[in-house]
Amino acid sequence: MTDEPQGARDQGPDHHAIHRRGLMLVLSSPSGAGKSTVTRALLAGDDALSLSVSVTTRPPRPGEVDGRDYRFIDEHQYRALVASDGLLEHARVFDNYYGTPRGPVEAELAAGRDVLFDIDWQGTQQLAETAGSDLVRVFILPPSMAELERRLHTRAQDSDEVVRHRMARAADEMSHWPEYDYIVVNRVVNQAIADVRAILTAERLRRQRQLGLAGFVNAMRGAP
Ligand SMILES: Nc1ncnc2c1ncn2[C@@H]1O[C@H](COP(=O)(O)OP(=O)(O)OP(=O)(O)O)[C@@H](O)[C@H]1O
Ligand SMILES: Nc1nc2c(ncn2[C@@H]2O[C@H](COP(=O)(O)O)[C@@H](O)[C@H]2O)c(=O)[nH]1
Repeated sequence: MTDEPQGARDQGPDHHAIHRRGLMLVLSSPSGAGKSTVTRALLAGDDALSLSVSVTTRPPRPGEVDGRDYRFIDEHQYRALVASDGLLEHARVFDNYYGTPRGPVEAELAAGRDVLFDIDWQGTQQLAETAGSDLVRVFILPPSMAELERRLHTRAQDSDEVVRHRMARAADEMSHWPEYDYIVVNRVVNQAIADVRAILTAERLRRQRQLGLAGFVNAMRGAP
């Protein structure tokens, strides 16, 4: 046992430095508010951020690619993953099952890389039980319910029945916003992207500063 702060010690020339464990950035919203749009923009300009690719039993939408957007699996495979503790969190959302594969996320975080999750409030609650201060939760709200419905229709990837079902669930999902650390209203998409990017930058700096301080304290203790 040591009393060192979390993180691996650098064995190089500056051996008092402590590497930061990656943070977990969660984006949640009612369906159609813009999580995937914001996610794509954040990932495009940020090499230190990677996406947690979920598994789902939902059939692929036109244009979705297995392994990039989701890993598309059947219910039997999903149950096997749950039984083997292969998922960090999992939930039933809109009549389908979704989950976050454990292995890739743990590897990325241990390497000091940040991981982005596009998951619902149920999954976020489960991550919060174990992630502690690694977790940063952002809830994205649409400017209005009418605009949310318009976006679901103009995305043109779900049937009218699916859109109706998702709209019927939207108010209940939005009632979970107080469980999040930040709220972003996605009115103008570039502004929403800039807002989430600013949150990520601030949270990274905060962690870096804490570790800089911890490294400094180690050095002052006179470690050789
Ligand atoms: N600020 C915005 N203004 C207008 N349209 C937008 C805006 N943000 C996103 N959209 C559009 O709204 C639709 C839904 O966005 P997106 O697919 O990103 O939502 P989502 O929250 O990821 O949905 P789901 O939870 O169903 O995956 C898309 O067609 C997207 O281009
Ligand atoms: N708890 C989890 N929720 C997830 C996961 N992956 C996606 N989702 C959420 O499901 C809905 C619907 O997504 P869609 O792609 O079918 O439109 C949306 O709220 C996602 O955020 C997951 O691994 N766990």
